[in-house]
Amino acid sequence: MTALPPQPLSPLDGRYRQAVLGLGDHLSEAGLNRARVQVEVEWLIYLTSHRMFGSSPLTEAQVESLRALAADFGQPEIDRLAELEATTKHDVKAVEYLVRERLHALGLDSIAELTHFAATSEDINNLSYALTVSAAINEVWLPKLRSVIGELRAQAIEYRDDAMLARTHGQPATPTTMGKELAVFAYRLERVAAQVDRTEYLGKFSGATGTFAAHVVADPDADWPRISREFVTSLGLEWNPLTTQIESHDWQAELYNRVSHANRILHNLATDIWTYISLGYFRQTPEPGATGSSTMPHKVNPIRFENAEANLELSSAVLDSLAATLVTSRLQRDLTDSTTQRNIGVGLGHSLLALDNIQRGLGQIALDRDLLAADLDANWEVLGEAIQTLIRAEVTAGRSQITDPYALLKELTRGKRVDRDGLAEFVAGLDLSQAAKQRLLELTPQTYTGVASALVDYL
Ligand SMILES: O=C(O)C[C@H](Nc1ncnc2c1ncn2[C@@H]1O[C@H](COP(=O)(O)O)[C@@H](O)[C@H]1O)C(=O)O
Repeated sequence: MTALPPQPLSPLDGRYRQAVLGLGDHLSEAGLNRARVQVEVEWLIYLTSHRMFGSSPLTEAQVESLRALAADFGQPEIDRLAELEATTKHDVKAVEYLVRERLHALGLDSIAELTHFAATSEDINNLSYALTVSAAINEVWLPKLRSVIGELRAQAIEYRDDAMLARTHGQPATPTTMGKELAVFAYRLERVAAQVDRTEYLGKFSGATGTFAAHVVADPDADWPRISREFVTSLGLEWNPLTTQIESHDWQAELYNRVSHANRILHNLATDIWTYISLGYFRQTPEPGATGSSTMPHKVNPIRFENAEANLELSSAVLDSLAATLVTSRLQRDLTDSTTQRNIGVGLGHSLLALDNIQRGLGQIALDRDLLAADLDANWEVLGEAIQTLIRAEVTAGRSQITDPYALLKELTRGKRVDRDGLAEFVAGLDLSQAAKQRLLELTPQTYTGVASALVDYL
């Protein structure tokens, strides 16, 4: 057999590529290198604009040309970095050389030694990751989560009054409405989205062991912590003053834990919708031309929700691992984070793919109201709770002498099918006021939903 042409190993770069393209722009190796170039260039601009070490501010045209190295970063720069790294065997050093080449092309060799000045690679890396992860979350992942929440909210409102038999432990239980059940998921997801929104993207910029030692030797009079804070915050990040060589990655652990938490809520949603589909509560609208089963022509399978379930598990496995391991770096630094952080896009990518499938799946289901109604009508025994609770209230108010209403209803309903007539006959024979009896006789499984519909308004 002849070898295939080079193939992507991850399905995220293969069959699912389209769904995760937006993340690749930030969390690929090229996205990281573009951000590294941006940070190196901005540091140069900062140093020269503050006339550090006798340098002069660059002209506007020079600043623009330097910034263009990041803004127009593309295939030629990707290829050149690969060549440089093949020699340096150090990815950040390769970026420094690329910037120096641009300085040379601009006739700015006089400031070449300010490239990567007093910086350790992690000074560049941590700021680059904070920039790229923040862009990936705020421009790609969160908007996708919010559009799924938007769809859930729309369906919660559409189905707010549609009574449905609940199933605690999988067994018939006090009815709810489909809208309220979807609203629960929208509410949970919105909370986590708000937490993700509040993520602090921290950056450090303090040299090889976080002490500004090289900086102080170069200029003992400069207020280096202040300069560091000013530079980090100028990039739109929050400043971390106290670190070893590396930014401690606590913000990353917090973020990935939150995304993983969102994944698990989405997983709960996917498996619940799958179950409602299997109960027939939701009908799936078949896609024209699509095949359900390769052998059973009648089938429409809930593949969107199953795909989401699997991708959410993969995403959380990666993100949990990142959150657990990134917070440890031996002594002043080990390089494990360099390797693991290359997989942030993998973790977020599987989650984004799952969101895409959930969104598409939600667009392909419709509530079967007749089936919901029939199911409720076949389970009148769920009113047992209503009857015993009203009796307790009546006994307490001195309007009934019934002893142990719970046992009474248990006797009537536990493990048994009770129909409308059976319950009506039972209620008629109870020691209850006429008003209480009337309230119970008017109750049906359809109407025994409390304020479920109104709860949707809390969304
Ligand atoms: O500023 C420095 O470089 C200081 C240096 N620490 C390092 N900090 C950051 N990157 C470093 C470091 N060391 C190596 N490398 C380069 O990291 C790359 C690791 O490759 P991979 O495992 O694929 O992620 C790969 O390109 C490595 O060459 C130290 O000695 O403390």
